Amino acid sequence: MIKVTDLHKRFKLADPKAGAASGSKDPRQRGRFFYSVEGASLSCRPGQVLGLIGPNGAGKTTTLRMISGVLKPDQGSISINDEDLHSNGERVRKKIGFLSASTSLYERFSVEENLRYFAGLYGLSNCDSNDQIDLLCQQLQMDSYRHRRVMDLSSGMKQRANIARAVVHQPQVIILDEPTTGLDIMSTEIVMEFIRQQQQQQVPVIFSTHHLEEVSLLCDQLCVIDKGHSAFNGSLEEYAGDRDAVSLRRRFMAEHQQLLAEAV
Ligand SMILES: Nc1ncnc2c1ncn2[C@@H]1O[C@H](COP(=O)(O)OP(=O)(O)OP(=O)(O)O)[C@@H](O)[C@H]1O
Repeated sequence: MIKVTDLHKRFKLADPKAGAASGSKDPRQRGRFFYSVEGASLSCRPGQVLGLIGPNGAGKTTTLRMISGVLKPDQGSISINDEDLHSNGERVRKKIGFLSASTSLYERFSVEENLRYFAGLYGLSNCDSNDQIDLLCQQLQMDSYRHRRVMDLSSGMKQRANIARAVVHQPQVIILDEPTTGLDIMSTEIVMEFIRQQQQQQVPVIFSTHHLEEVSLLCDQLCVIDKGHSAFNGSLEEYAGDRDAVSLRRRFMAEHQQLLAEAV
């Protein structure tokens, strides 16, 4: 179970005048700080998949980085299976599998060598590593290229290997920041099927995306982040009356008309 309550995070701006001079209207820029997240809350239980959506710059990545323990919140609390992330630091962080845009692999190593290396860092025995790597190669359909060097792979193949790296230590919860960005239809389907398998294993999964079709096909729960706070938490049906992508898009667009107006 992932429980996140009222997260806040601000960043000190290198040049506070730059935003004002460019006519930036974001009310989150105040004085010398940018208040990136101001009140994000959500929860995700075993067997649930939660989709995190919101406009560009809303604060999704910042929120996910805090939940995964990469970034310390200024305020708020995060618990993983009833253990507070910040009072129990390293031990709780090991329960989390986190994929971000900066998750990377050693380019000169093969996929399997990378996974073995990261499994070792987490203290998995050789036997557990072998089993886990075999399982991940099968689930993410990487058997045909597990012995190839990462530098020779396509971006879709690399992304599947990045996901495997993020979960090689058998985490109790999984957090994926835009796992399907840039992937083709087949790779997207493989990643979506992987998420479904985690759900069946009762592993809570949170993932951010800009693709409402993925939310409609995969998620039970939805969190909409808007200008740094969670504007909606609940089921897809509560959000849009139905769980199909067209209904989700209609509600989302209705609530973000202003952004469209500003962009014109
Ligand atoms: N280190 C930082 N210093 C200053 N501002 C930051 C920093 N990190 C993030 N921000 C700002 O916080 C806001 C939220 O960023 P974040 O990356 O969390 O958004 P996002 O919802 O993931 O966006 P996208 O959908 O474009 O990936 C943005 O306006 C961003 O410029």
